[in-house]
Amino acid sequence: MKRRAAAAAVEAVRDHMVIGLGTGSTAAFVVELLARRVADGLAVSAVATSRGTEAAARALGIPILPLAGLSRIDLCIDGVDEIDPELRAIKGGGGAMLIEKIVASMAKRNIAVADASKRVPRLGARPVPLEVLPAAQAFVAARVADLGASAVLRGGTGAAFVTDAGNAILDCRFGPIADPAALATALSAIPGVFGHGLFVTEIDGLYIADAAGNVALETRPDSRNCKPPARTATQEFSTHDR
Ligand SMILES: O=C[C@H](O)[C@H](O)[C@H](O)COP(=O)(O)O
Repeated sequence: MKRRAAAAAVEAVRDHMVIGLGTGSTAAFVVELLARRVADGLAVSAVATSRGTEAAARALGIPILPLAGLSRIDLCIDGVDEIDPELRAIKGGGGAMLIEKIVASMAKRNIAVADASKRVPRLGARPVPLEVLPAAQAFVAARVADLGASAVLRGGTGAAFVTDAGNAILDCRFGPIADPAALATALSAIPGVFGHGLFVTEIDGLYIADAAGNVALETRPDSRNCKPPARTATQEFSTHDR
């Protein structure tokens, strides 16, 4: 399912685009399938959202640009941990959401790829990850408790998880999130929080695959960058023969 969703998104890539490459097991299929197209002559360059993705992309022959030199790219393709019908998502299961959000925000179009298990009616079944300054972890955890959630340091019982930027992750379990935009604003306002895994407005479109092999494209009508399809906001098509 992840591979089929990734394949549908990679078909949208055109010559001379700069592509944002996400992180995680679904994004790994994007890297693999994009690399095949590059080997077949597609002329693109890419920016990676994590060291792991960068290493995989380089190993497969995708030209990689440094993030620090970019302010605008054409298309970002990335996975999600949860996504609701309004294409709001929780990301960061792999701890990459800070860079992922930067790359998603610089993209003219940001496309999510997911298998059907990622669909939720309401966000919050999974914790929302926060990337925090390690020295601020207790302070941030206390502020998160004020917002009604418990915060757990990722990897805290062993070696703490360290992000690519050298920070810690607090996984914050809010339960069902009634107002993701309000929560995103509150989390961003806590000193010591560099970023969080709530993606409220960043996702323009979603390729979601079901167990039968169908991939549906959904677009957010109020998306910044993605015009809805002419006929309908949801198109069903099969990738069986691709
Ligand atoms: O930090 C990790 C990213 O946000 C991933 O895109 C997300 O966790 C989804 O990963 P996967 O495709 O492995 O389920």
